[in-house]
Amino acid sequence: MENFSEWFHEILEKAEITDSRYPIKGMSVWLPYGFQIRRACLNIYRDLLDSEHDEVLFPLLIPEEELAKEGIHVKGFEDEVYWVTHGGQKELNEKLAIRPTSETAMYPMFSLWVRSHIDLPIKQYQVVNTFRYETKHTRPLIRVREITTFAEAHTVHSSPEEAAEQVETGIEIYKELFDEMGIAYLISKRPVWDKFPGAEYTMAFDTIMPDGKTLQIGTVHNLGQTFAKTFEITFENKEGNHEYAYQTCYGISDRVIAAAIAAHGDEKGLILPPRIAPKQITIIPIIFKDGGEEVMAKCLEIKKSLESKGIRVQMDTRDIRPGKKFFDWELKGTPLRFELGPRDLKNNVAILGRRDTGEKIEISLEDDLPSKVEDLLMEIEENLKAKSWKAQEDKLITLESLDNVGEIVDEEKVVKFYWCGEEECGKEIEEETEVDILGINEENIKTDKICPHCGKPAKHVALMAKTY
Ligand SMILES: Nc1ncnc2c1ncn2[C@@H]1O[C@H](COS(=O)(=O)NC(=O)[C@@H](N)CS)[C@@H](O)[C@H]1O
Ligand SMILES: [Mg+2]
Ligand SMILES: [Zn+2]
Repeated sequence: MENFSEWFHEILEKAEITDSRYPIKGMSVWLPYGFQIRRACLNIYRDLLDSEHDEVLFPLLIPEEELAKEGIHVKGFEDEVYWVTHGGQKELNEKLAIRPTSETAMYPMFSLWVRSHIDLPIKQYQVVNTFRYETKHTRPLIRVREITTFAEAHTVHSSPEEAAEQVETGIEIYKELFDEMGIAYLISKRPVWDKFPGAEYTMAFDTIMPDGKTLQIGTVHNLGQTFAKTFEITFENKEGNHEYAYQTCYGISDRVIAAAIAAHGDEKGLILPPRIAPKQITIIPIIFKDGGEEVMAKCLEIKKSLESKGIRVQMDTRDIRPGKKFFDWELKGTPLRFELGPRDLKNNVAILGRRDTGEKIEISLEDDLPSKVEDLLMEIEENLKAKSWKAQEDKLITLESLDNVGEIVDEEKVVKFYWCGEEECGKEIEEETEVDILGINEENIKTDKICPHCGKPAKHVALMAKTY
């Protein structure tokens, strides 16, 4: 784990998550095992969104004139958009953008759909691939050119209060998502110079990766009326007047899977939180020459009893040494392992092994195994989450002065400091320290402290870190 980047690339290959040998930079193949993890993550996401959003699907291609309508937005993406210029042999008379995100695909349609306040609110999401011609160093799952798992939600409201409330809902949804994946996070309001192009403000979730660099794993944007004015999304309000609508959007990507892999992995490989593990327990029959049939029969019986409780079970019956089986499933991060040999059967016991602590627990075959397994899976989920939050706490340091913030972040720390919040001051701080201000973590606090850079009264607690 000394070299996180090396570990990360190796684990994607060895645990058969993705294959980045696809012949286009920044694009990889989801392999079967990785695809199952992705699917489990998306199941959690959809369950959270479906309670008050509708899932939809918009086209991939966006007419240039739509993309170009919102000046700030198109400026923010002009270096990242992929274009389609031909249909077969023919040159298209209008270039088509491949969506880098879907505001300019969706909002012309919202304009058609929204007439009156009774058409509001709209709360929709889609899980699609988006494309961004990233010029910085690409990394699988972390900074890709095809964002294969781009889950974007877009909402339309009849008041600024309701839009602001929806931003809070988006934040709560992401908290719940990251909690279920056991990922610790920091929430901050991005500085004005780093917000989403076209947004009024951006709330961001960052997680501290094992190398001390932060990764933005989710963002929630209050779009105000900017896009409504650009795309004519107006509604007749209760008083019969026409108003521009108020909007939000919030998105996550493949990065949440990268964060779960990074937060919980160790030298042996993946450690998957039970909710996203393709298989939650691996049954390993220890077979010698004799007594094999009884052991297999017992293991099958146990597999069925666990499956009947909805536990995702697999049995490794390959004709190889048990040690190799242990190695394989430790690498793939299966949370629990169940071993049963002929002697255990005779003594009516078995061994349960935890992947997160390495602990081996002897159990009686008379025990209620399904509920024992369910309890252990809960313990593992809580343990992984607690470890992730503890690791984050250990990496946070509050500084009164920014004189040596560069060295501190080089020691893989994330810095909290009291800040005035002024744009000019913030830009000077980033310029001089060459360290990014993630944003405001605690807004408008009571303090008599002064800003370490400009000496003005501090108003907020802000974060600084090296970032991906
Ligand atoms: N090149 C990339 N590779 C992987 N994930 C990315 C990449 N670019 C952005 N993301 C992720 O996608 C999330 C949403 O992207 S965004 O630009 O911040 N926001 C939007 O596009 C809004 N339309 C909300 S969906 C980011 O928070 C980040 O976690
Ligand atoms: Mg970007
Ligand atoms: Zn200042």
